[in-house]
Amino acid sequence: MTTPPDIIRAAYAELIVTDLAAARWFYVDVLGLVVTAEEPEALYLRAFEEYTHHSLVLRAGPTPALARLAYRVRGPEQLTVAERYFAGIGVETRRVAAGTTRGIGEAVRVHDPLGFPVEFFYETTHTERFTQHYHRQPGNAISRLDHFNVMVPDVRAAYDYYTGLGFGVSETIEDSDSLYATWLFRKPTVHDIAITGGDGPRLHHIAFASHERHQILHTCDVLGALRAEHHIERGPGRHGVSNAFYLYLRDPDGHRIEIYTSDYYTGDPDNPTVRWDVTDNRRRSFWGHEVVPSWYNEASEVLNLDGGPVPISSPPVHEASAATIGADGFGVAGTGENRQGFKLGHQA
Ligand SMILES: O=S(=O)(O)c1ccc(O)c(O)c1
Ligand SMILES: [Fe+2]
Repeated sequence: MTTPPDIIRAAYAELIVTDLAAARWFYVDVLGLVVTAEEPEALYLRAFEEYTHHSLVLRAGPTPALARLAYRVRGPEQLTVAERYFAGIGVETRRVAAGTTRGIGEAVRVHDPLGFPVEFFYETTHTERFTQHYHRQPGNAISRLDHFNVMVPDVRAAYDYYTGLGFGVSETIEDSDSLYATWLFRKPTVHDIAITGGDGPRLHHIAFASHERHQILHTCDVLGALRAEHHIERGPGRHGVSNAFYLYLRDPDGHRIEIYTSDYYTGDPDNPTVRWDVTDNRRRSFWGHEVVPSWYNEASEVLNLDGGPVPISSPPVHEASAATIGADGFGVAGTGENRQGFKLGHQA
């Protein structure tokens, strides 16, 4: 196998939204993201600390979906490395010209082994960084894109694929015979990509980081004040995995967005992997809060490189896991005719 591309970090995502005006209200008016560029059918958004052209593209389309996850690589020479690597593992690989996505230079797009549309790029139009433009920043200011979370039927296969790309493993949820979830990084934080077990390939969420917990709490107050509290799905709370303070929102199309702060540094070569037992109820919510079932079973469909839908498959339901890990995504409480939906954190 050839050398993988030198990936720096998760850099942007492109989401298909069915109502661009409603999406603009959510991501710009409510969440405060900065509009770098606006077209009749697309919005290019960034967070306050970012100087690359965008970290989120919203594109009008008939069905909500993930059009692309994009990683930035360390230099233009990495595009050829990426091309060779992905052609070598036998997945569809395309080089696209600069400007195929506004603000992004020449890039390599692949339909990765997990079924996701992924782009690798280096060149990007620089924009003004608003880190200290406090006069522009709302009380719930978002600093930067932090990570992607994808839902796949085979967590171990995703683990092997991403470690093969040189990602470090910061945390896992496991027991003696299964890996239920894992968090992997290239930048020196807890993750650029997280893997959730379930029907997939689907996008579980895109996460942005804020500097302070109070900024996340302010988003909750803003949504309450706007009678838009139904956009809050899970949290605010403290994760066990990553130690981050979190809030999960659903945008007008149902795409899940996480706002996240206070994870930790992982940049030393001997950074130890934190392994959570799947029966530890603090793993997902450190305070033991129940995880709402929608968080485990709802996610966004993904598109292939031609914009068509990617078929979804389900993970095997291990009867043994059905008894112990219903709250972790693909088991269910009870077995056979006694299936009772997802076991929540407080259930034995
Ligand atoms: O809910 S988990 O503690 O597993 C978790 C940890 C970090 C994340 O970014 C996340 O989305 C979910
Ligand atoms: Fe997350």
